[in-house]
Amino acid sequence: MSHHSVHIHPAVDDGVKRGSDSFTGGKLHCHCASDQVEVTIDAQCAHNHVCGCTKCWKPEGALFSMVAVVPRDKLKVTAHEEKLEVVDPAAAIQRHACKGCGVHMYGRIENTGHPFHGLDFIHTELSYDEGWAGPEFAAFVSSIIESGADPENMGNVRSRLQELGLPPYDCLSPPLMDAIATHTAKAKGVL
Ligand SMILES: N[C@@H](CCC(=O)N[C@@H](CS)C(=O)NCC(=O)O)C(=O)O
Ligand SMILES: [Zn+2]
Ligand SMILES: [Zn+2]
Repeated sequence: MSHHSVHIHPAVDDGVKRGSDSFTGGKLHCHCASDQVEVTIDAQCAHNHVCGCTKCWKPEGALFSMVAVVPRDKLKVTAHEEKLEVVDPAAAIQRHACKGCGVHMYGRIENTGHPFHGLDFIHTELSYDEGWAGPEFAAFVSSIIESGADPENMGNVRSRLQELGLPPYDCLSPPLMDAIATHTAKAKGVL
């Protein structure tokens, strides 16, 4: 298989789109035909990336999820909140999914000691609004194997990610790993 037949995610397979510097937010909608859950976000997103882990919501046929963060006080559920349920209450990220279509509308960290507390995780592909900052790297790449991806094809996947300008990492990107370690060091009092 050549790396051109590797489907990373529909939002990046034809090239990664850059966002707009003047963009200030928009709405997300679930995939239900009626009574859609609507989330309104009053901010541009940050740290957009593709994630290969088994826990992030992926569209049909995609190897990766696409996920970004926004400040939690900038995110409101503005329609059909009654359709949301938390996928895994034990997870650090509480992913609020639509009971009708299964799409994850946002993920929230309730643990105030977590390095990313205060940030909500969102999938900007659920928005019709244009201008969301585009993905910058690929996280948890090896984890796609846990969803059934062929381990023999990982070279093709990583070279396709490189070609798209999404450097592949098997955890988060070095700046985010540094931010997490700095948070932990401060919490322990060694920094
Ligand atoms: N190999 C694991 C990795 C899961 C994982 O650690 N995911 C990262 C990226 S989203 C995380 O921060 N998870 C926290 C959570 O799911 O609450 C899998 O694929 O399930
Ligand atoms: Zn739905
Ligand atoms: Zn993930």
